[in-house]
Amino acid sequence: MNQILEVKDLCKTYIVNKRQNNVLRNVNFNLTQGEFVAVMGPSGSGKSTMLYTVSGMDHLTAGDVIFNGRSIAGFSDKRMSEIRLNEMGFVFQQMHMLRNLSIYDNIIVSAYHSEQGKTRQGRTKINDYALELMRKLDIIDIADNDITEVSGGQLQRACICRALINRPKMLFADEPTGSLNSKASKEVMEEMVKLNREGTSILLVTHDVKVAAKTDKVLYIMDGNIKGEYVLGKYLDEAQMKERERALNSWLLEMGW
Ligand SMILES: Nc1ncnc2c1ncn2[C@@H]1O[C@H](COP(=O)(O)OP(=O)(O)OP(=O)(O)O)[C@@H](O)[C@H]1O
Repeated sequence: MNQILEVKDLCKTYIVNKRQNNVLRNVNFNLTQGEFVAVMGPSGSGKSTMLYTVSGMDHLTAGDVIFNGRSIAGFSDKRMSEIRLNEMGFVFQQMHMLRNLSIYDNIIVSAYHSEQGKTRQGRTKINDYALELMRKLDIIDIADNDITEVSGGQLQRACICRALINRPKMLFADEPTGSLNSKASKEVMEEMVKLNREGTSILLVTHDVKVAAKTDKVLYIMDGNIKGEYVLGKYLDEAQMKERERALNSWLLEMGW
């Protein structure tokens, strides 16, 4: 099977005030192309650090990360930012939208800096794709709105459009529903499930069992190490949710959640 992400003996140590904090200790896992994987675990266990390290936003201390067939461990910051721009998409709890731009402009701005954005023809394609994504995620009506003129759910769906504008091979999401109410959270998750069904691989950090229950597999991280994984299989429809949540909850309890 094709692995989009291979994480091998990944270690990450922060040194703060001369004190060493071994946040990730020999983390190993693979993510197969098209897989949707959630990362759960107690606060401070290293979930976000893992997401940032495997996506090259932060440097690893030891081990290796193979993304889309090549080791990114030794890549320069410049090479890594090109890979992030062209092959990875990011959705965060803090949405980091630019205040002086409309929703539409926020979605296209990074793509204008990509390879495709260098030509006029490329920029036309980006504009068309932004509209297509906005239609798909049902935010086309707010394209020209200011970011302060939309709901939290709409803003997060705009962030997903922004993350997808460069047609990434993989999406990294850190608590994408963390600041949303339950209705908006459900809408955002439905979009993520759809994207995954269309082939996007996703690695998502969450505290929310309802969110994790829609993914294929949950990794449980504790003290910087993966303590276990729970395979849920593909989420098909709402009718499965109660059973998936129940099963996941009882596994999480066993893990010490
Ligand atoms: N940039 C940094 N510099 C120094 N220490 C850091 C840095 N980022 C994270 N840490 C430390 O790494 C540890 C793990 O933090 P991390 O944010 O990865 O945990 P988490 O599991 O995502 O937590 P939460 O669920 O609360 O978001 C914590 O002890 C934190 O203080």
